[in-house]
Amino acid sequence: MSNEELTSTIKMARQNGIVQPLLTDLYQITMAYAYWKSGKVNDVAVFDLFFRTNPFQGEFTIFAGLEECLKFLENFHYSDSDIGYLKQTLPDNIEPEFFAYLKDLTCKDIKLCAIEEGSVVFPRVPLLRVEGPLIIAQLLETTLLTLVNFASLMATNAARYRMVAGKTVSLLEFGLRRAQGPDGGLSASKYAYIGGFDGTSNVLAGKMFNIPVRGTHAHSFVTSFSTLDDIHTVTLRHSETQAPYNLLELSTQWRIKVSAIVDISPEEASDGELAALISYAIAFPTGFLALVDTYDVKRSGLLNFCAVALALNDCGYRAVGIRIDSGDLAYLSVLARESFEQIAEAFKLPWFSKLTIVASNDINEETILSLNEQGHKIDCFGIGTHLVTCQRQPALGCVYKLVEINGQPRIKLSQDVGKVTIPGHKEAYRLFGADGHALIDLLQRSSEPAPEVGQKVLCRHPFQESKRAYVIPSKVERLYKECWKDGHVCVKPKPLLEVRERVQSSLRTLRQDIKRNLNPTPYKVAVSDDLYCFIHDLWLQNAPIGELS
Ligand SMILES: Nc1ncnc2c1ncn2[C@@H]1O[C@H](COP(=O)(O)OP(=O)(O)OP(=O)(O)O)[C@@H](O)[C@H]1O
Ligand SMILES: O=P(O)(O)OC[C@H]1O[C@H](OP(=O)(O)OP(=O)(O)O)[C@H](O)[C@@H]1O
Ligand SMILES: O=C(O)c1cccnc1
Ligand SMILES: [Mg+2]
Repeated sequence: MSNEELTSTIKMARQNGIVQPLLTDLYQITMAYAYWKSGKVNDVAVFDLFFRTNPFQGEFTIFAGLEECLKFLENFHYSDSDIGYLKQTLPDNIEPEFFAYLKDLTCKDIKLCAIEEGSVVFPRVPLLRVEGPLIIAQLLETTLLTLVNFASLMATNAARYRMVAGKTVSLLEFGLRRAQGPDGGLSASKYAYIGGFDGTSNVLAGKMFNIPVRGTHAHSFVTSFSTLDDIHTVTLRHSETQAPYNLLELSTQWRIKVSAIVDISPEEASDGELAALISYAIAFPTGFLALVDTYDVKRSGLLNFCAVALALNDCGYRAVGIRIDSGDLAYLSVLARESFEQIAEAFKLPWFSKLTIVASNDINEETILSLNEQGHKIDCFGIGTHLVTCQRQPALGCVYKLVEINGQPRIKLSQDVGKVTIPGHKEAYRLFGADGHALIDLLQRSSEPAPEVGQKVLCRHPFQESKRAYVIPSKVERLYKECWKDGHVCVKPKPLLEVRERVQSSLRTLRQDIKRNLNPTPYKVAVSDDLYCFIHDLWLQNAPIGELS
């Protein structure tokens, strides 16, 4: 397929309605006017979007949000009402021709190159390189940052939860009620899925992004029943014969039999809870997953659940499992698994030992690590607050810096060496070792030839002269792909599932010590010798010489 054919067939999904040109900081628009007024309309700029430190005291970040950036470029256009609002809001001296200029602005002259969404990325390596008319490229800053920062932070957070939970445990995102508002909640669900969660409780996210929606029920469903008389209907038809069964009678009989096996008195168990679970099972006989901690997991919830699950089995249905939302989750999950195993053995129902145990309640990375050490029996974590609010680190610090104007490099100096920008139009390469692991990311000037497999390359720390190494790569990956050019998206948008798979395959290229939770090893980011000299020459040219007196 030719490039034109490809671009004409690329259809982006609908854009989030609040992402629009006025979703920006006022200073972008005031600068646009000042650039315009000072004759910079034809100036051409290069901006890099990058972060300086990995989040969560980790040594890697997952890049996400690119597809939304492309939708933003595609739809960039000031409406009449936007222009009307700006006329009212900006000072009276703004010349009317500027508004006419804004009205016609689009991103057709912008070129955007980016690292593939879902890749592991590192400090200082630009995630996006934006080239084109200075004024337009400047106007994109805040919106691109807001689209990349939270998306990447969330995807990274989710990927970290996936790493500590392991591959076999399922992870559900339950955070909408605690998220930073409706849009924060939707983005959190989307990027948690990309980062490695299996599903969300957020129904709109399920509909919009095709993410599996999952859920159990709340304590209110249990507490709304207080006695067995609260059950409205007790009849359930057998899944195959369609014969009617009285689930209440069956469950009360089973509760007595189960209590003998797990050594808990049936009198201690709550009848209101039993009524709730029977009612829930009648409503969802094929998806019976019950919350068991409303009163007491050991003395009431487990017993009631097992009774109803066995009654359901009489009707030809297999229960799904339980959710525990308070107390010692390791201890209670072990207790629940033991009870399931005893019942499986006693009633010759092997599947009963495999019932799903979901745990929730303020879970974070540390809790999961601690539960792992304790030997829990949890199959699924439902995680809300800590995941979606990124409580451990609530922001990723991506910045957007001018690195070249009209072919001339620009550098931003700082007392803090880590904040000095790397000037010029650059390419980025990932160099891999013989064992398939990523060794180093290398930034070069775009005019330099790409590193080659088997050829020795000198990789230098961008600011510390003595830190350098020769690398002979076994594989070289060019990190930037052209994603937007001549007014068109030029990469095919990937289904979320593919981006989610990309996260895992990209993480597999990282050595374990870079990914570990405690004191991980930093991944190396280097510059070529040529770029090193270029940075330092420009630094000297721009740093004023002080005078001591
Ligand atoms: N075995 C465990 N090891 C480490 N942390 C745990 C373990 N079990 C539970 N936790 C965590 O400990 C915290 C317990 O929360 P909290 O003190 O509010 O108790 P609770 O069980 O929710 O009490 P309540 O019954 O009042 O709801 C939660 O963050 C939970 O994820
Ligand atoms: O704890 P999180 O990680 O945020 O996960 C979501 C929480 O939301 C639900 O109840 P909610 O917290 O609203 O009420 P509860 O604490 O009384 O169960 C659920 O039972 C979890 O506890
Ligand atoms: O479905 C659940 O169990 C759920 C959903 C949201 C928040 N807490 C729990
Ligand atoms: Mg809670």
